[in-house]
Amino acid sequence: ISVEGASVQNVQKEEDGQTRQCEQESCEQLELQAIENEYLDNLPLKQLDGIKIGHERKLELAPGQFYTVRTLSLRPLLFEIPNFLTDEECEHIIQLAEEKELTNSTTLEDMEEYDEEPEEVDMNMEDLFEGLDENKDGFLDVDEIVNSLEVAHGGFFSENDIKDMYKDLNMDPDGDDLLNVGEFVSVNESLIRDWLDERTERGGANKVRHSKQTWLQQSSTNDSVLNILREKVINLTGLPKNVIENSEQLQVVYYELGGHYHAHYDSEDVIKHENATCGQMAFNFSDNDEMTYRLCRFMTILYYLNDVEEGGETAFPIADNETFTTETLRAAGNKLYDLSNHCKDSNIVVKPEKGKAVMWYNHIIDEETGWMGDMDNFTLHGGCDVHTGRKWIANNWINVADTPQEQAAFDKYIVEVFRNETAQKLEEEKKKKSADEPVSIDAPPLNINDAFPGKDIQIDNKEEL
Ligand SMILES: O=C(O)CCC(=O)C(=O)O
Ligand SMILES: [Fe+2]
Repeated sequence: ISVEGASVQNVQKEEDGQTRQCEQESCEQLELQAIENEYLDNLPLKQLDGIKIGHERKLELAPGQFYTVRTLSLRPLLFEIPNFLTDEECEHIIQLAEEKELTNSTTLEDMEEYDEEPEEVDMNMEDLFEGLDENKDGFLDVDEIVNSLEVAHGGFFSENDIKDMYKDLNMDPDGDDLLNVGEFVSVNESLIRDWLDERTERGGANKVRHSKQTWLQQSSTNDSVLNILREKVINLTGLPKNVIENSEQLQVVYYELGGHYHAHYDSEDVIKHENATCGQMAFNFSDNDEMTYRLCRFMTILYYLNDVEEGGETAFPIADNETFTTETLRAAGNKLYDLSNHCKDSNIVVKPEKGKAVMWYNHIIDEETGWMGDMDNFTLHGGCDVHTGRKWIANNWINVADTPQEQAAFDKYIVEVFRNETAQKLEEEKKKKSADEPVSIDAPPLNINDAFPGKDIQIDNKEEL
């Protein structure tokens, strides 16, 4: 690189092997084009073939190390890989997480609640009654109430919770567990809201997501366990290195007794979020406040980091459900999502086993473009209650942008801004260490997740599924 006045000259390698001088701007353009071409030349985006349920294949994911990949379902395309991590690797990841502060897990809805004051709606209770009375028999039964509360409230309520509420608020004086319109309109809506809030706060049992979590930087790290893990993920998925390296950090989650995560989707669908850019692109448009974002998680790879004595399964309520339609889903109501009470009703229930990985594709491949397409609605899943013991998992979400062009722009940006800076920091740390000076870290480590508007999502407009 030679600097001549203000114009920077670079040597750029051309496809035919020739080199030529280029102005900085056009060099950057060429560089971007090269990343884009790499994607375009390797379409469609790789997706492991499920073949059939129960199919097993052996893959060499590290030199001389073979792993069994077993197909659990075709819709979603879901696999399990026993012993993907060794016991020591699991323990190491837990230890890294414990060294950081674990905070209560959140969902996108929680975040939105922070941003917006709840709207004061002047609701006509009689209209509401009619809306909730699904079978139009003139009474609200407990099921109708359970269904209506949904997750919008940020909590899950069982039939017993509702009966408790009737008692506490004296909502059902005749005690028949049915509310007629007179009983319903006489209740103050804000009292109900407060009661539900209090119950949600009480122990977490009613929370959509009841766990603690932290994030571990996976790229540009000098942690050999995480580096080996990343290489295995590249080999397992067959996805471009950049896609894996520029994805979210590893999310480590800890569930105590009773901990769970009700059924949800890990990604968000472009159909329901028109004009929303993939969250990772927030980097590039960060000064545009008007931009709305959605999560674009092409894949989920989930690692079980310990054995759970009882409970804590990962459940997929509608996997491979041939009769699944919008109607059946609606008819199933809240029960489908409530994994505290309906875990075992799910079509697929995966037992947590130390070192095992489960992996699925949250999106299908678009046949026309060969790139990431619509979200696969069959990926609905969650973590069932831990009954005995504790549960540690790690979520490895693989992010893909909407188009190869956007992915390439993102890769380039990450490499320039984030990875380089982080690598530099690591280098400095190493130098300091070797000079036997105390290492001082004055800035927090760069966090690729800063690019994401919300870290987790939960059921989103399930009515529209
Ligand atoms: O804990 C589990 O088994 C599932 C966790 C999960 O789905 C998530 O964290 O997004
Ligand atoms: Fe999930």
